[in-house]
Amino acid sequence: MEQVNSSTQPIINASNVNYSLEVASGTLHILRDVSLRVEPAEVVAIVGPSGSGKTSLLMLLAGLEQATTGSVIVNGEELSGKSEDDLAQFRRKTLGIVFQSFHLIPSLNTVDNVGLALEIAAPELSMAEVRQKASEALETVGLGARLDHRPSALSGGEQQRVGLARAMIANPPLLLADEPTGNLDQKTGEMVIELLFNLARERGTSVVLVTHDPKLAARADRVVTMTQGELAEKLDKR
Ligand SMILES: Nc1ncnc2c1ncn2[C@@H]1O[C@H](COP(=O)(O)OP(=O)(O)OP(=O)(O)O)[C@@H](O)[C@H]1O
Repeated sequence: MEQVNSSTQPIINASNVNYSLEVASGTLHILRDVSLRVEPAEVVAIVGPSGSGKTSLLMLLAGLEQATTGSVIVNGEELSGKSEDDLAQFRRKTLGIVFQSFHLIPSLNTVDNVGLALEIAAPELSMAEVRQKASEALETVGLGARLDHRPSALSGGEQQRVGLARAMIANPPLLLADEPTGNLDQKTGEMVIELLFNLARERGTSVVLVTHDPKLAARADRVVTMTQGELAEKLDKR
């Protein structure tokens, strides 16, 4: 977890991306000619109205959906046209993802929720090593006293800190976060954001986050706005 991403190529280079879906009433154009470049260690916030396509863009960057046309290069890999197996492998080594609704496994305690992500990313590790590293990751997010708790026994803020430990445990070069504070009260949200930024800055992790929270967006290096499927630079603070 100590290693810092030292590559100089952009972590994300999406060019002229269109994403559309065929629905009963015709073609739904969700993203139109979207281009986005993100440098290593850069934090970019995507803001914009509900339904404008923010989550869809995140899904394309995660290789969970495929662009209809255009190129999506993440960590030097072109995602368009990759097989499901190759995409799964890409996700394991490149990405951490934090969701609004945490997506923890209810039957597993916190150590195993975090450990599972590491087990998948680094199958060569023994179970003892996985549990040790998961415990350390939970200590890093202030949950060293909650190792044996199941998600239902944790507050929302604690669950999101488990989500963060899980997303970061394999030290991915890129963290994607979809409304990471959307289900939290303001104070708890601020604490989670502080942690997310500290972890990312410490490790040189690039972050792309979708948010409705202006305070959170203001902390990013760069803010881009999605409007009806089109992306525009809002404010360049670099
Ligand atoms: N699988 C799908 N089938 C039909 N429509 C879809 C699908 N996925 C996305 N859409 C539509 O595409 C548009 C963009 O959705 P998306 O979730 O990316 O927006 P968003 O900006 O993230 O919205 P929010 O801020 O409300 O989460 C919306 O109109 C949505 O209804």
